Amino acid sequence: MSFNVSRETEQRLQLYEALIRRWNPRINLVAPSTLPDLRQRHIEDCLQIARHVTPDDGLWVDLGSGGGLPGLILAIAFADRPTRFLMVESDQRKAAFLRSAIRELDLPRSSVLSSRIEAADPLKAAYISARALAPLARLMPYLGKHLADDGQAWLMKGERWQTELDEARQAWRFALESHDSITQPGAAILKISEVSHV
Ligand SMILES: C[S@@+](CC[C@H](N)C(=O)[O-])C[C@H]1O[C@@H](n2cnc3c(N)ncnc32)[C@H](O)[C@@H]1O
Repeated sequence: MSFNVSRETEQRLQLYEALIRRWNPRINLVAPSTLPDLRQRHIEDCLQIARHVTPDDGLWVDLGSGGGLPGLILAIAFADRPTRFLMVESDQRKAAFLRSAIRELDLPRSSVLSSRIEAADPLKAAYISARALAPLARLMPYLGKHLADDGQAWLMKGERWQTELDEARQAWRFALESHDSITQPGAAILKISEVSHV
């Protein structure tokens, strides 16, 4: 399964793959066991978000970006859009990778905030994404703090996503749109908006 992309996007994705393979022995950006299947397991997985949204000129914040998943992949997919991308990553070595990758990939509208999400001032993001960061109930306070009033979050969730939703709904109200993952059976991509406390 692969997403149709332009030649320029494909070139950037291939360079991104090469950068991950070069840095991964020093910093665990992805689990080494997943490296042989990097394209499908991580890149195509993240590209799924681009099937559902075309961002405008707002700020897109990727929380706990790690090796740039999905933030950097989306910054590549939407390099021709006016959207600004901010990867929030507390691990200094991973933040250094992200800065280096942004330079090499020539993504001038992307930047890195190497801080804990909790320590950042409200970011008023039009879009937020997160993958493999925390259960939904722990992500909701981040959305409450950093999402603009009319913003939308795109969260990549594993097989437990329905249980996570039930837990999150005990303390939060929000609008939900769910999309089945094409790359991981049972997983889902959740679009969350209109976030408020119960
Ligand atoms: C399991 S990794 C997932 C990375 C990436 N999103 C992915 O899908 O491969 C979680 C990442 O979030 C970062 N992280 C965890 N808690 C954080 C926090 N409170 N603030 C900022 N970054 C955080 C970690 O350093 C780590 O790189």
